[in-house]
Amino acid sequence: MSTMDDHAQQQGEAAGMAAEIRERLGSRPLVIVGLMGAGKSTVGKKIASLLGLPFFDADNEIEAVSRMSIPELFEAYGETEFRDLERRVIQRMLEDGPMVLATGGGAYMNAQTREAIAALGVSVWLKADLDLLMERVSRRQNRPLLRNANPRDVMKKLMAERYPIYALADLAVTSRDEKKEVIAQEVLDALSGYLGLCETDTSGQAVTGNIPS
Ligand SMILES: Nc1ncnc2c1ncn2[C@@H]1O[C@H](COP(=O)(O)OP(=O)(O)OP(=O)(O)O)[C@@H](O)[C@H]1O
Ligand SMILES: O=C(O)C1=C[C@@H](O)[C@@H](O)[C@H](O)C1
Ligand SMILES: [Mg+2]
Repeated sequence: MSTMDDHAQQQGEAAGMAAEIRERLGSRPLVIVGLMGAGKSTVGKKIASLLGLPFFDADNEIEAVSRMSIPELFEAYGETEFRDLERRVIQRMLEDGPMVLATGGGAYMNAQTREAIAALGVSVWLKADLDLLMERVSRRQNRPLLRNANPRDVMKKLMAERYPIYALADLAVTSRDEKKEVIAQEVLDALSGYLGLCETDTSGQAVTGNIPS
């Protein structure tokens, strides 16, 4: 077979796999959780385009409904009020049907938000190590929790507090120094295994991205 035929076949298989995943997800959004800088927005957008689903970012949605930025919300109302607004916005988005939804880093720590995600969606934790997170968050100054003399220590503390909770998500995929396309494909492989579309190994990881015919 020619390279062009190979390419067309791969494209066809990818489209078929996306359609199967969409069908098995039904109305459940794919919800991405994890720390600031893990790649939830970047990888989430890529996953959405591979699946042919809309992408939404809960932080952006909160900013749109409140007409304030996240740092302004923290400043004006404090973290507790912010979490409550975040919970309400995410609850509404979860009821909006199929989509890829990137949540804010702290959203999954709220028990009610977590329960709503478990009831209405399929969750995936994008897990990353400290060095990668610090390198990636250093590019922007829009994270109120890291506006601190020692953001690395804050991030370390957040990892200790949050990783056992993020681990409750349906799936975990390691976000590494790899192209977003590679991480997005690994999420799709893990999701295929979770949805029963391909074989998984004893730890629940997909052993192949192929859907049995
Ligand atoms: N696979 C990747 N390769 C290279 N850069 C990446 C990759 N994934 C994310 N980035 C970059 O890392 C930074 C953080 O990524 P992103 O904004 O997607 O993280 P996030 O998890 O959504 O963070 P937050 O919780 O703060 O919204 C961005 O500058 C993004 O461009
Ligand atoms: O990790 C967190 O608690 C946060 C992450 C961001 O996405 C924002 O939701 C906000 O800065 C809080
Ligand atoms: Mg983001």
